Amino acid sequence: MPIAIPKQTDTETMGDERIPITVVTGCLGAGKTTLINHVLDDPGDRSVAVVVNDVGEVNVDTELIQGATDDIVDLSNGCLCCQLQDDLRLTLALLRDSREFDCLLIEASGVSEPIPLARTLLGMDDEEVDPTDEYRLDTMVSVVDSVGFANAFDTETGQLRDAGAGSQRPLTDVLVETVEFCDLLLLNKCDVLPEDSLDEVEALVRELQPNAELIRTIDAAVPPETILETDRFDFEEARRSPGWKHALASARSTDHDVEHDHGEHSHREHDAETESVADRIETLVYERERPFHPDRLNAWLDDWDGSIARTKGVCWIAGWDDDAMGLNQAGPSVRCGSLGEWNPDERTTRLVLIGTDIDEDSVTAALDRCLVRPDEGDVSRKPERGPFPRR
Ligand SMILES: Nc1nc2c(ncn2[C@@H]2O[C@H](COP(=O)(O)OP(=O)(O)OP(=O)(O)O)[C@@H](O)[C@H]2O)c(=O)[nH]1
Repeated sequence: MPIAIPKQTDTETMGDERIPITVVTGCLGAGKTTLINHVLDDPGDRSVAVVVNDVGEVNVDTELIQGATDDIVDLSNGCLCCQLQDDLRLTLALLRDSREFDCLLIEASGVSEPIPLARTLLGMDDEEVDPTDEYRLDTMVSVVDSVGFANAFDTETGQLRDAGAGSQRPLTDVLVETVEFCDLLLLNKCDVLPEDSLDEVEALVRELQPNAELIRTIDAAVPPETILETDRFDFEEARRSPGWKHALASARSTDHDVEHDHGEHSHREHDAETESVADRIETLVYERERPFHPDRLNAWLDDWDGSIARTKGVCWIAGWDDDAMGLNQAGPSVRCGSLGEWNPDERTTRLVLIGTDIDEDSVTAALDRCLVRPDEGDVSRKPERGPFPRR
């Protein structure tokens, strides 16, 4: 593992003297290495150390980070969010013990999930080596390949296609997660798409992630202070920021435009800011206090409605009555499994569906047909070989 010797500089800073970490996430080919190269090219008066992660045996990105092959730590052959957590903790400790530098940049592999990685960096794994003794997580940057996003997100059908056939996890999952969990979004490769396509991509990205600052870039060219020492990151804020959480919170607090339907309600949200550029992208909140029939829900999940790009939420499913069943869909990847036991007062299905031209009535009716009917008797016995969990 080649470890670099970054330039020696004065590390005295005001207040918190721990080293700020900037994590760069994004799908394969989004422009993460390009961003890091750009920043290393002219980092101002900071010295920057870099950890680069690649899932393959050979870390191509280490080679590609220009003129800095001696200034980076190479963590290859595994993913920082799962197999290499221990290596990452130890690498950070070793780096800090042996070198002087002002900032640390971590390039996550194109398949790394951001939340487990952030948890490791925040010392939330309860391991002996705690990165927060010496480091603080400063910025989570998500580089979005606007061309790849436009290709993955079929604007005709509104569906996110799986760009990663054959991979362990569909890449659309990672694509959506890196957009949802970040505090800065670089919408990159803006030189390739026409303005109207960029507007569509930006509108969907905004629907998934309404909080983070969004900057359109070409060659990920941003001044170093945009991603280094920004003091932006807040774990709880980042966890709250996905668009589906906003929609859910808003549906709970808004009464005046809720449509009532047999004593229950569904609610469609319009975001005034995005409406002008992409008024076809919509968010539907579905809430019911009756359980789903497991087979009908499963059949509906198998035959996913093409207009829905993203769904997140919790379901009450007959037979799994004690379990709050989390539903997580991104494009063709549909997972559903227990999140733990229900709080008895809160056993209600709550789903947020985001997509293009969603036909609210037909989606709501289709979901309603999956509910247990009053004449069906007791279906609350968990079948021995039921359809859940779906992975
Ligand atoms: N046209 C165009 N190409 C870009 C832009 N940014 C990066 N590229 C190119 O896209 C390709 C992938 O860029 P990288 O920076 O290697 O992407 P990455 O996210 O590090 O890729 P992985 O390490 O494979 O995940 C390279 O050929 C870059 O030159 C851009 O804004 N416009």
